[in-house]
Formats: sequence, structure tokens, C-alpha cells
Amino acid sequence: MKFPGEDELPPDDASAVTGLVPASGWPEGFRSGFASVVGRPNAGKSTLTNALVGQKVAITSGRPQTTRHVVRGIVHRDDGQLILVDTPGLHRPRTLLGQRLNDLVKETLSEVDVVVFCLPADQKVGPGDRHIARELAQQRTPVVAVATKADTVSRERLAQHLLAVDQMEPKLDLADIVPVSAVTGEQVDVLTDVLLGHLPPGPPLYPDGELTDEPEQVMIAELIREAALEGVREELPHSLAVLVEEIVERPREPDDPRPPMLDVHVNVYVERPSQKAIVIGKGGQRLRDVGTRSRKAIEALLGTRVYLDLHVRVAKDWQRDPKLLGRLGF
Ligand SMILES: Nc1nc2c(ncn2[C@@H]2O[C@H](COP(=O)(O)OP(=O)(O)OP(=O)(O)O)[C@@H](O)[C@H]2O)c(=O)[nH]1
Repeated sequence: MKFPGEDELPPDDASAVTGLVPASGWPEGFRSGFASVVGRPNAGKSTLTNALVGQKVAITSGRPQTTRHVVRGIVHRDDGQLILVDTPGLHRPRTLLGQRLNDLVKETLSEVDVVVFCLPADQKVGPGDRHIARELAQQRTPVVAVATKADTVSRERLAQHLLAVDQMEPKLDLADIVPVSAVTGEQVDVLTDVLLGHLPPGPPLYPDGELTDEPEQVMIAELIREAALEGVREELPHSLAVLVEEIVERPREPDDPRPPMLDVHVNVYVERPSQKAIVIGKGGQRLRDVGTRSRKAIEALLGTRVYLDLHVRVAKDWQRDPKLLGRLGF
């Protein structure tokens, strides 16, 4: 990876390139690096990522396992830069998709500087948490435990929870345990401080202001997926996938003062014809609503006008189809 300003360094200043000595352009004492957010499904990982970054970057929902992609959020501070990798729920694989997700999680864990282990305060420490703890115990990456959803319980219950986390088997060498509420914002800054403390000294890795380097296609697909699932999560929990096929800018006159118009072609995959009917709705009304809502969100994201072309297709057992999974980016 190339650091900003690297090109301007004198060729003999090798120490600056390795990041050991501050090079011109980044403040002394600045730290930068990566954190991975893990936790069982519904533990509050996406909400915490968003609270740390301060802008919506990952899908959140009341239902488990909606985060299918590793989404990065970037926390910019005067004293450091933290790049967050939001991971899907670490769970026991049942389908090929589940297995690939778990491989992705393990790979991520070994590559980051610190792991954020979310344990929701409104739930007892359970087998799902211990399963993750076992994975973490095999890594050398420092682990910060976060008692998420701290606003949902009494102080007494929170204290019990922190104790249970500390005493969880297998015993993890926890660097810190921090109670946080991503909803009220309580202790989010404290957690940021703690996480920055685990990063190595180094220059900013991303330009200021950048919040995520998730490709636009993936962000667009997630916005549509979220809109398409709204109100029908019970019927279609995990059987819906969205693939952005093409984004093309419409040709226009050079003196046209309006912002450019993008044609965005998207396929929504379901597993059965009955699910297709649910997504489309009576007389196509539901799909039109989904299209309108997600188009507005995409326009806000890209800052341009968008024509959204949505198709619903049946791909039987897409979760078990390696070819389609590959195209969907898994
Ligand atoms: N009250 C409260 N609710 C929270 C907090 N954090 C998350 N939640 C709720 O908990 C639910 C799950 O949150 P997510 O952030 O989607 O959880 P996740 O761990 O990313 O879930 P998966 O993607 O399924 O693994 C959502 O309904 C959130 O609104 C919190 O700090 N306080």
C-alpha cells in the first residue's frame, strides 16, 4: 500500500517509508491501523461500527446475519486513524455461503491490529460467544471486549455482565472491557481512545473525509437489499441477494447544466417463485416502492441523478451455487 506523501520522500529516507519515523505530512504520535468487529449474530456490530464512524456504512437490522460483506468504516481523528472492518456473524457453517463467511472472518482476524469482540449486555454470555472466544484464543491479535447495548440494562446487570465476560471460558487475555451504547453514544469516544491505543504509530492510510472504501456497487446493492427486505424479513430472511450488473453514465450535451444521470442495472435474486411474488407485490406496487426508496438513497450516496432498473430473478438455491456466489462477491 502506498502512503500519502510517499512519492515526495527523498529516496534514501528508508525509515520513513517503513513507518518507523514520522515522515513529513503526518503529525508526531499519530497512529493508524485496522480493527475487526466480531460478535455473534445480532450482537450490535453494524450499529457500533456506524456509531464509531458517525455515518451509516453497514446494514443494521433486527434480524441476524444481514451483513454479508466486509464493510470498512474509517474513523478520522487528529491523533489517529482507525479503519474498521465489520464482519458477518461468526456462526457454525450450514451452507456453502456460511462456510465462506467464516473463512473470511478468520482471515480478517489475523490481519488486523485489534479485534473488537461485541457481547450484548442484554443477553447472557452463551455458547455462541464461547465459540467465537475459541477462535480468538487461536490468534495473537489483542482483543478488546465491548459490552454492547449497555443502555438496555440496569447498572447492576451491566456489572454482572462485565464480570461474566471477564470470566468467560476459554479465558481470553482481554486488553480491555468497555461498556458502550451505540444508540445513545455513551462511551463511544472512550472505546475509540482504547482502540487507537492498540494501533501502531503510522501515517493516515486514507485521505481525510473518506468514510468507507467499500466499492460503490456493494454499497448500492446493500441499500437495495435493505429496502427490499423491509417489512418482509419474516418471509425472506436470508433468501435474497442483490447484484449490481452495470452502472452506465448517460451521454449528455456538454452544456447541460444538470448533474450527470447514471443508469444502474440491478438483479435481485430470490430462491423460489413464491418469494419473487412477495418482492414484487400486488401489481408490482411493492417493487416500485422499493425502487423509489432505494433510488433516493443511491442518489444521496453518489450525489448524482439515478435511473434504477430493477429485475427480480429466481435462482434456485443460490446460497449453494458456487458460480453465483462468486459473482455476488463471496
Ligand atoms: N438499545 C440498543 N440497541 C442496539 C444497540 N446496538 C445495536 N442495537 C440493536 O440491536 C439489533 C442488532 O444490531 P446490528 O448492529 O444489526 O447487529 P449485528 O451484530 O451487526 O448483526 P448481524 O449483522 O446479524 O451479525 C438492531 O435492532 C439494533 O438496533 C445499542 O447500543 N442499544
